[in-house]
Amino acid sequence: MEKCTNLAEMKEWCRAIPKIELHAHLNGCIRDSTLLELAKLLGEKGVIIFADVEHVIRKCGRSLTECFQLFDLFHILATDHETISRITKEVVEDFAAEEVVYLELRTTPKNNEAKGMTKRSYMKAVINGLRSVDTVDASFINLNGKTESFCEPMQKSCTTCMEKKKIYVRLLLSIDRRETTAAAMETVCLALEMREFGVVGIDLSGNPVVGEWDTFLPALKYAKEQGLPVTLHCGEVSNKMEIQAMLNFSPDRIGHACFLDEDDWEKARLSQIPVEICLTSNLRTQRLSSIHVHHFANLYNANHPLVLCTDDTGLFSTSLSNEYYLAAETFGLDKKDMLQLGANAIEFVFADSEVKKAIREIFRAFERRLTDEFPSWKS
Ligand SMILES: CNc1ncnc2c1ncn2[C@@H]1O[C@H](COP(=O)(O)O)[C@@H](O)[C@H]1O
Ligand SMILES: [Zn+2]
Repeated sequence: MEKCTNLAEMKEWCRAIPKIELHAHLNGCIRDSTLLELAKLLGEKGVIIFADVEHVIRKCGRSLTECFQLFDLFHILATDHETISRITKEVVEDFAAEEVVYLELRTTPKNNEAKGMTKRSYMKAVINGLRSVDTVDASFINLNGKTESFCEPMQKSCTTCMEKKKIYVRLLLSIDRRETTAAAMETVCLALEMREFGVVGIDLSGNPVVGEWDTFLPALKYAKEQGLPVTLHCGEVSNKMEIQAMLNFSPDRIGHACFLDEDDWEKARLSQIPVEICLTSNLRTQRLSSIHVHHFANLYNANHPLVLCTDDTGLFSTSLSNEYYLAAETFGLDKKDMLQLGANAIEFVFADSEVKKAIREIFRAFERRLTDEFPSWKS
């Protein structure tokens, strides 16, 4: 009985503490309700057969291959600019609702001639989505290159902004592993161009069994030369040569890292590369036999830099609070550990030092409030 209470308390704690999300794919985080609504509309227009799609969207537990088939479907459902703006707005609001105070949202800019879409216009639609967020107070950088800041918190007269949840949002542009060197380079150039609009880095993602490292290397090198941080999906499947090449590249962060051998870990340890841990994603895509053998435990015990992330909240029906709870419950971490784990992630964000300072203050304010209300909460 006591354990139940403790678990319920821990669940509530994981929801309530401020959190940082560094690995979330826009199209993997679409709400199921939005996907079904979009599918219904396309069904009515005869573009798809709704009954077939409904079954795919509602399915639980997918293999990695099925996930990538589903992404192709998501991209059919969410192709026009308006839909991209809508899902961006919803995803930001969903993260803010569960106390995510800094979100690095990644997405793959897409060309789609039939929809009159270029990578640049796709990104403009994402920015428009950020601009349209109104149920929470989102801070990003707007199209004029000015920082879109929160309402002045001391403005006591403005009660709505005092009550709204606040979230910093920054963007990573993803290179899809199906892309050519030229397409990858186009994405890096776009990211550099859009730095003033909140783009803070580059990600390499997509089906891990597709594409060759050498194809993306020139673009990733260029990003690095230009001072644009890079995070790589690394070792999501077993591929020794690629994992070694990726670690030799010295990325600023890596995601997943499920199939690193001891010598790879040694290298990652030496360079202290932060690891984006996606527990549910790894479990659902059968990257490991059980959560109890997840490399989180070893990394955590060795004090290796790591951050808990969701990967795809929609696809895997999860949330960042849920990922925190899963880690706490599985690896026996307490409230203080979880808050500290969240705060550690501040050092791995790609945003500038001003933003880091602001997030540090959010964590400090949370601790101060707690200490005032429950002086013994840490013991
Ligand atoms: C499950 N693990 C994963 N491994 C690798 N890539 C993944 C992924 N989950 C998502 N993506 C990448 O993100 C895209 C969807 O968001 P965007 O269209 O970019 O917003 C997918 O098409 C894939 O390229
Ligand atoms: Zn991912």
